[in-house]
Amino acid sequence: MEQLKLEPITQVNGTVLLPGSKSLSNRILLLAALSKGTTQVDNLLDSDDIRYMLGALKELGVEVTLSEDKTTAIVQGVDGLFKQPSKPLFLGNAGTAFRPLTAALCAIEGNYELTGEPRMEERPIGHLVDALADLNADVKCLKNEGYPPLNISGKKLEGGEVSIDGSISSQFLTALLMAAPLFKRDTKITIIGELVSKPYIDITLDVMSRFGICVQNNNYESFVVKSGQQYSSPGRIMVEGDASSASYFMAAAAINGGTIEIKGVGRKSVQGDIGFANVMEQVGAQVQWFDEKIVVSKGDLKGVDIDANEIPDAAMTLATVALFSEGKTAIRNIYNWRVKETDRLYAMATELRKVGAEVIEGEDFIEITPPVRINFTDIDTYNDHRIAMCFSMVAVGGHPIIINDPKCVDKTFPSYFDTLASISCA
Ligand SMILES: O=C(O)C1=C[C@@H](OP(=O)(O)O)[C@@H](O)[C@H](O)C1
Ligand SMILES: C=C(OP(=O)(O)O)C(=O)O
Repeated sequence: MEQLKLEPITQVNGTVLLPGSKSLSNRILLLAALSKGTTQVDNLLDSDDIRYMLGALKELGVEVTLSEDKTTAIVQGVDGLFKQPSKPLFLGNAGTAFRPLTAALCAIEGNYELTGEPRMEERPIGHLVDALADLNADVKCLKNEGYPPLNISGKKLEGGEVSIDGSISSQFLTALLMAAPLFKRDTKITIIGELVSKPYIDITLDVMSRFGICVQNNNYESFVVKSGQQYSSPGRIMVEGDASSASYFMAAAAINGGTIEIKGVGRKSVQGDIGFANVMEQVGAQVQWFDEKIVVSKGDLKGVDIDANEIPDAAMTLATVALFSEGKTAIRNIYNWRVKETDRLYAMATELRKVGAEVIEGEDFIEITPPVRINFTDIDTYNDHRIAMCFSMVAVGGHPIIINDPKCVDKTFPSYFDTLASISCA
């Protein structure tokens, strides 16, 4: 197994240009493909999750031309008509590819098989499959009920009234919303249970509106998509920087700046994870907000107690900021950490204990008390990019650490360790 030893970092300083957002990149690629017309996508993320979406679209007959550095894409929209693929669509462990494609393909003539990595087969999709079945879609779980892989016989769907459980993943609602303009009639989607990860729905609605679709949002309790609307290309669209990726640099600056200027997201961002900057302020960092950048400097850090339901990805970064904060840090209302790239509550608790922290792992929360002395150890990353990036904070805090399987960062941020090195003083 490959390992990366990170040496203690004395201080972080400088400027980071963020790669494009994963959530925006995959939504935009799918909607550009479904649209009438050609779309130029700028600042596309080049990472595993996006490659899986691009690979699937290619197999579905969508022509996409990428620039040499793969950050500009020209997508020829097929106006809702895909080609019959010759093989299963392999979508890795990319939730933002798997869930939206599932719903869209149910509504487009053809026979499709959607597969993924072993972990994808453990990540639930039953709430989405149930809602699609209620809409009369023909979708079957091929191994275990409620889990990928799936077989779909796509056909024109009527639409109408449907309910969906929103308590495990917002990606199911995102998938239904993005498919709804393909249905024949008006569609009303009612949410059952507490909707998690709400700000991701704002991203979905924002991107849909850029592609000409208006959705009525009734206080996140129900959504109406009127028929007669068609996806149409905005011509050119820019992917803003990834706010979840920004969290590592905000945290690094908070722990051991200097000052870091993070370019690509700011107060105008559509991504909820930008809220991590508020959390860093609460922890004690100094934060300056601009429209399209954030500047963060070191402060005296103290533990906080937060409800992180709206920022599940960025909140992981707080778990390692906790190592350098005075007192206890509590991160609550994060049950769905358990169904992501790995069981993140278990993984975080286990690895934080290895560096010496005292940890309470609850069903849907984690409490972290920092150690007096940080242990030198290796960190297992569970094929989870965010565990690898989060634990680089140990080096930022001035302690050596070994990251096992560092290439797992390729899921969303292949150049992460180089970018960190570029702002680090040894
Ligand atoms: O819609 C999206 O782009 C995402 C939604 C979130 O998932 P859940 O809604 O499953 O929490 C987030 O964790 C994931 O990384 C991206
Ligand atoms: C949960 C994540 O990914 P996915 O889009 O596969 O759900 C993530 O990137 O943290």
